[in-house]
Order: sequence, then structure tokens, then C-alpha cells
Amino acid sequence: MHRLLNRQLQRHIVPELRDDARLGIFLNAIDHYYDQVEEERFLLENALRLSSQELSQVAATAKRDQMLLRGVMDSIPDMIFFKSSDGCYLGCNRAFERIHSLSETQVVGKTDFDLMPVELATDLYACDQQVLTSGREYLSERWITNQEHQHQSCVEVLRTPFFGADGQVKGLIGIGRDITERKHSEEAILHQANYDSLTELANRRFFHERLLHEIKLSKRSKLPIYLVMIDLDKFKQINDELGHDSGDALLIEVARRIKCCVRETDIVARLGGDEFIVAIANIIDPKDVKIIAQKLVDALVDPFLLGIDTALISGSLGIACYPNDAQDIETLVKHADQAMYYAKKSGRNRYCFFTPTQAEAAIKQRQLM
Ligand SMILES: Nc1nc2c(ncn2[C@@H]2O[C@H](COP(=O)(O)OP(=O)(O)OP(=O)(O)O)[C@@H](O)[C@H]2O)c(=O)[nH]1
Repeated sequence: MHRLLNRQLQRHIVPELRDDARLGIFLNAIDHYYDQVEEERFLLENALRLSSQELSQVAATAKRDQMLLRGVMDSIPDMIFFKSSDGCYLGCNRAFERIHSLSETQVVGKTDFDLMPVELATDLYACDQQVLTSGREYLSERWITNQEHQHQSCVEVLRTPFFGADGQVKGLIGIGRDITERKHSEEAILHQANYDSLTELANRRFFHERLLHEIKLSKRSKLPIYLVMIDLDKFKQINDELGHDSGDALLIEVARRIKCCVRETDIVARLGGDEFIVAIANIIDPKDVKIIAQKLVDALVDPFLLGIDTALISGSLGIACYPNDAQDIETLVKHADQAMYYAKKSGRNRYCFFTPTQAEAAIKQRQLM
């Protein structure tokens, strides 16, 4: 280009001037200048080509990294989500999508109030706030209903804050694990530890625990608690005559009948064998205990239909009162047992209240043995 310009200048300059040494210097300077520009242009073009190559390499690497990160996130079985400080979802992984039956596109930019039932959303909002306001981790456990498949799963979520360069909380990362199976087995273990497997009533251990709680309440309310010990009369005969399975069926029916005679808040337990116990709290008029005890006696004499057989049985009941008869559970149960024993001795199919003479008689009997 500059050579063309140089030629143009040479042509239009008058011949005398063309030999002028100063003009020659000027033209050479132009020539040199254009050479320099050409070189710079070449370098610049080269640099541009190289940087655009680098740029596409960087972009390719970034894309590869992003895909790798996405692949890793999606293959993690725990659910992952990110939220901004105003509670809007920034992203989530596949496990999150699966648990909630929601795609990432449905989620991003939305809050829990846009996506979940209001009760759950309020609950999750409170969990988020724990992290966003304190800047500390927070572990929560929630039952979530999958709207699409209508099944419930229990999810344990660890929320961790993330910070900006200014040190302020900018949002949170949640990592959640489906612990439904663990929860179910924990519940089963707890049920096994607290309930009698045959009748589904509370067992001795759980009865003790619940009675302790009732005693605390009674101390405040100043209302007594009555323990009613129930032992079936001649139950062994049922087993012997009709078989163990029929005996089991009868015990199940006894449990059902006992529960029908008391309030839902009263504690009904099977202590073992054919022995049951009921704790009746909040009794204002002691006459009510007599009414309940008689109801229990009557309920047990009703015939039991056991397959093709009909069984007749009765029960002997002993009653002790907290705090009048004893202040600790062990003595209270012992007194109810002594009263029950007295009912058996007095002809069965009845209830008896504990009296101190029964305790004296029991001591004497033990001394004779
Ligand atoms: N079917 C069944 N029988 C049981 C179970 N646990 C204990 N038994 C039986 O229940 C019977 C309890 O008998 P006892 O309370 O000792 O005596 P009883 O025949 O009821 O006579 P009294 O109590 O003196 O009126 C025993 O034969 C035990 O083997 C059970 O889970 N199922």
C-alpha cells in the first residue's frame, strides 16, 4: 500500500523536484514508516489470531469443567441445592429433582413458597433463616411428600452458608440425604422396645416411662393416679383346652376390651403372660375408679369367640392409688399386685382396693414360706 503511495508521489512530483535530496529523504521516511506499520499490523493480526485460539481453548476447558462438575453433582446420591440470600434457588442436582419431582429449570429463580405447600415452605424458610442470619451450618430433618408420586420421604439436610468477598453471607448450599429407610427402621426398633408384639399394648418398660411422666403431672395437678392390675382367672385352662393360638387370640381381645373401658389418655400395658395394668389419671371423684373397675370386670366375662370355639373367662383386679398408697412406682405396682392377689383369694372375678393389712398379710406369708 505504501509502495503504491510512494509511486504516486514520484509520478506527480515535477522532475526537478524529484532529484531534490530532501524529498528523497522524505519519501524514504514514508517508506520506512509504512514498513513499520506493516510489521506492527502483521504482529497484531498474529496476536489476535493467537488470542482468539486461546479464548476458544479457555471456553472449551470451561465447558468441559462445567460438564464434569454437573456430571459429578448429578451422580452424587445426596440432593444438592444452592439458594441466594433472598431464598431463590440458584441451582440443584438430579437427586433434588428426583426427590421433589421438579426439574432444575422449574426451580431456578423460584422460592420454596412458589414450589411447595405453604406449611412446608414456611418450615424450610425458617431453616434457611437459621443459616442466613447466623452464618453457621444448620442440620434439619423433614418429611417431604413427593407431589407426583404421593409418597413421603424423610430428608436430612445440612445447610451451609457461602460468603462474598466482603465477608457477607450471599446464600446457602444445602446437602440433603434421604433417610426414610433409616427412619422406618428406627421407628420399628423403638416400637419393638416399647410395645408388646402380641397385643400392641405398651410393655412394662414403656409403661414405667409413661407412668413416671404421669406422676410428674399429678404432682402439679394434685390429682391422684390409680393403678389397676388385671390378671386373668384360670387362663392356663384356655391354653390347655383350646391351644396356644386360641390363648393368644383371647389375649388380643382382652387388650382391645380393656382399652375400650378407659380413656385414650390412660395408659394400658401388658406386663407379661395374662397380666395387664392400667394407669388412670386425673380422677376427681374416687367413685369413678369403682365404676371403671366394674366395667373392666364386666368386659372380661363377656364370652370370647375364638374361631369355632367360645371361651368364658374372668379377671381379678387389684387397685392402688398414687400418692396415698405409695409414692414410688415399684411399691405402687407391688401394692396393686397384692390387692389383685387378694381379689383372687376372695373368689376371683372382682376388684379389690389395696389396704395396708394386705401388705402385712403378704409379709407374714413370705415369712412362713
Ligand atoms: N397363649 C399364651 N399364653 C401365655 C402367654 N404368656 C403366658 N401364657 C400362659 O398364661 C398362663 C398364665 O397362667 P397363670 O396366670 O399362672 O395361671 P392362671 O391359669 O391364669 O390361674 P390364676 O392366675 O391363678 O387364675 C400360663 O399357662 C402361661 O403359659 C402368651 O403370650 N400366650
